[in-house]
Amino acid sequence: MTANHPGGNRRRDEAGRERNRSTGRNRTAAAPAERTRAADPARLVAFEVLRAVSEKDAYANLVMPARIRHHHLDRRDAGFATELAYGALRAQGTYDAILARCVDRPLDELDPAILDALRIGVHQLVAMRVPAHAALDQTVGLARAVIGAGPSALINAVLRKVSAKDLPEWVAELTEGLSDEVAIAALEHAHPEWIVRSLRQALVAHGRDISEITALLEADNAAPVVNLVALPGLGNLDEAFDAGFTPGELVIDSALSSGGDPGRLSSVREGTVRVQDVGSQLVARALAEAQIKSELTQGEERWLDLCAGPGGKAALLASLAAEKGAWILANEPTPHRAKLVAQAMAAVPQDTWTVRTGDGRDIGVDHPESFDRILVDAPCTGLGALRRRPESRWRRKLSDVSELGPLQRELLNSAIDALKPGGVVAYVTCSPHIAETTAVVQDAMRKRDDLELLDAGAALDAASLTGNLGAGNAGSPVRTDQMSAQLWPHLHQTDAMFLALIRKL
Ligand SMILES: C[S@@+](CC[C@H](N)C(=O)[O-])C[C@H]1O[C@@H](n2cnc3c(N)ncnc32)[C@H](O)[C@@H]1O
Repeated sequence: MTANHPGGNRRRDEAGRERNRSTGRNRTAAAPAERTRAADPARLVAFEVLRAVSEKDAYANLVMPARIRHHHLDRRDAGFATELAYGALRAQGTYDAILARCVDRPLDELDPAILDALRIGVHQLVAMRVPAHAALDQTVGLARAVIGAGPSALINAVLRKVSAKDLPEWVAELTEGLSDEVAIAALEHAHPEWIVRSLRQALVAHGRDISEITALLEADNAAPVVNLVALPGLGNLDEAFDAGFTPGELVIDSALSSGGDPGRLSSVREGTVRVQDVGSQLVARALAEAQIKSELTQGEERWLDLCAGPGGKAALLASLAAEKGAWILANEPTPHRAKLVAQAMAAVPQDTWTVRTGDGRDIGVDHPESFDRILVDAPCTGLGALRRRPESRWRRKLSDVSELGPLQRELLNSAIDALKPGGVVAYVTCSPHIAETTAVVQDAMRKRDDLELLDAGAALDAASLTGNLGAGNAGSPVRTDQMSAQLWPHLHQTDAMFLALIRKL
């Protein structure tokens, strides 16, 4: 059994940083009361992010930039704070299992602020190159400064116990006696068991080998690469390349970077270049190029993005539509998200798009047989984007899958009603869970006899630069009827986007 480092990024060399910051005294021997009393700003930012996530259900990736700005962190400290917070959040389940062995009471009886401080301490000890004395000293100092002097002895004692073993030793201890592969993988790779089970099912359903689960779980724990898209006909990537981005190899007009702040690029601020996962770019382009039966649809093309907020795919689709002389309606029910959609599309000529603020389930009745190409980027659990949302795996519940099912089905049915004969609907999720993907598509196909599935894998290949993504399902011995496609973080370095293309006869 190999133990991964959940959320850890071992390339950073924090040892030098800690040397620069320390007084040079060996602090391991010092009593907690003599240790650091001030909070290191980078650790304070990480702690504040964990507190916002646990207390206010905040999204770490939205809170982090604001806290970094508030504390005026430089680039290096911002990187440290991000790695610390995101790593501690991603691996929370495994870290809590470790802590449960080191605390003399149930974790839910601890003050939640103390628990968050401990999680930050554990991540430094087992997954970052922070020397144990610095991790202990700084975490106790943080707790003393922001929680109070009382808990520092407890935190010190618990983290000392944690530091007695490295991560592989802890995982070996936690998994000792377990025989269930799912339970073991869940602890080794810091995912809830129900998500490990769902991802295994999804791999098998798409004809992949179940052993890929290890690579998939590891990909979820890696820091994601920033992906950019230059809106066709509007943006170019020269400035991004000058800033160190490299050309994306899977899709045209994309660029990648594992560091750096895309917000510093003027093209990003202007909105002609946008941050967007390559998987999202591929599914949008696959829909734009899908084979509609134009002899049936006739005339200038009308496109619809049924679930458009916050507007990432709408912006790319709108610029593709503008290039083809088509028009697009972007629909989003939540008013503030509908505003974000309009902002996202602002760089695209305004006579080519309209935003509708409304429930997508009404579109089929309001606009029957009206659109040539429709994107249903359905609300989903987001299990395919766990890399980007460090806390989400612990917040999501299995019941979310069944709760979303009826809405996903109603949106797809509404889209099919709104589709012209000869037109194509792309049903997309950023979750590979089969209850949200193939099951929804199968139900829609069963309801009507005027639909056909197009080969979504071939459509993705045609939209890609490689022409051979291997995302298709058509050759799968398990589900030859499906014709759907599934992208994977461990294979394509994209979010796990699902795509089915349905054409109306
Ligand atoms: C997966 S997100 C779409 C992401 C978007 N396509 C993008 O690329 O930026 C799903 C969206 O569906 C919206 N939604 C939720 N209920 C809806 C409904 N009844 N009709 C239409 N959209 C809905 C959510 O507000 C959310 O913005």
